[in-house]
Amino acid sequence: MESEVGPLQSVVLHRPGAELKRLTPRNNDQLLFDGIPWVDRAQEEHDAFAEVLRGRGVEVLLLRDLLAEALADARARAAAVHAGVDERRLGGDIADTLRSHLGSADDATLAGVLIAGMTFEELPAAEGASLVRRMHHPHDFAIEPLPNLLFTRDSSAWIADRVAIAALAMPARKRESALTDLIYAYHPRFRHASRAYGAHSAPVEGGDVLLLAPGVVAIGVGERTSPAGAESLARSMFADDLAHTVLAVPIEQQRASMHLDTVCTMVDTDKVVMYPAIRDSLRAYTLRATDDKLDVAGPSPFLEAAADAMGIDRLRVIDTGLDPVTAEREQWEDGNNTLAVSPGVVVAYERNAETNARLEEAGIEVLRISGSELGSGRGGPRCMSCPISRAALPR
Ligand SMILES: NC(=O)NCCC[C@H](N)C(=O)O
Repeated sequence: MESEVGPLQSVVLHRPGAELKRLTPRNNDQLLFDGIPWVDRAQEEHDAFAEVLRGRGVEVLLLRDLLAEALADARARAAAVHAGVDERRLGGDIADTLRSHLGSADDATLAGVLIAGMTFEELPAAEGASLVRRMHHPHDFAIEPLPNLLFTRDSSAWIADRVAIAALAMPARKRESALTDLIYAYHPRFRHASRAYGAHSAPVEGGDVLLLAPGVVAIGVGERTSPAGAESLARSMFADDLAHTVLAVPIEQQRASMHLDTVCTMVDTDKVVMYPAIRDSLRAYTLRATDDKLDVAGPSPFLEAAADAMGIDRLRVIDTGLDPVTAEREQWEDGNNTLAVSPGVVVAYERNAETNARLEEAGIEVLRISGSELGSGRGGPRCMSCPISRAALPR
């Protein structure tokens, strides 16, 4: 997969489930949600999203199914149980009991627990006294739930024919990459996929990785992806011949712009939709490999650096011309976080009426989905999708 906009063929989504029912007003901040979603409605919205994609001929793979299928391999099971059971938190006795309980669960049940987590009151019964059980509240998590698995974009990213497993920055999301890692290692469909980068390297999240054109990759550096993460992903892509130019793009370290794709996504081969407030200030360092050595230039204006690397005259920005308050509201609600299904055709949240209208005026087809509940996790259609294959663009 070498672009953001080539006709989308296959994508991994995660239909949200019981893990969202774990969210309470006491834990939602730590679990990176801005509210308490109505789960049934979130599932309906997600089903509609998947249907829009299927309607455009896209193969939709669901992460829960992939995980359960991968767990048929004993090595995947062992890795999943190892990642899920934190002995430092539970103590040796509970950890042993839990490991043997999970080890005997069927694949679908184990996948469910790994995603939805487990509270202390749900732990299997055990003989003997345990201070850990006595002192924890029954609703404390023995295994943390993964409500942000919904945002499949972030825990892995395909670059050309390779998959990069992300090293996620926030504690609430770290275990996600253990699950994607084992899916790609043990699921029959993926186990021969070559890797780019490694989950144990410096933080890089898929929402920061934009495939601007074949061989040209932009990496946002901000709240999630660190400078070291961007540099090591760049080095790994150069070494594997996956990119000739990488643009490292500083973005503000704040929740509203946690990833590059919250402020900018591609809607056509030479067009982006971008939060107007950053249009003139966004800059990029240009990284290239010269004689096997890293060459870093800039920073220079992002749009110029990108057009230069892409070999085009201009990277156009859809002129949303929104007043600053509307622009800020729609950026927060992921108006700039579109998922292209082909050049000039994108999926977007319907609520961002002004941004969508401007996209249409510019000739972009907008496939609207409802995201009133899905959006409470602060992610839009691009965040909720991990494309694994797109048709090549005509050269
Ligand atoms: N690419 C993205 O912007 N993904 C959205 C992730 C939202 C999630 N609640 C998070 O804070 O990580």
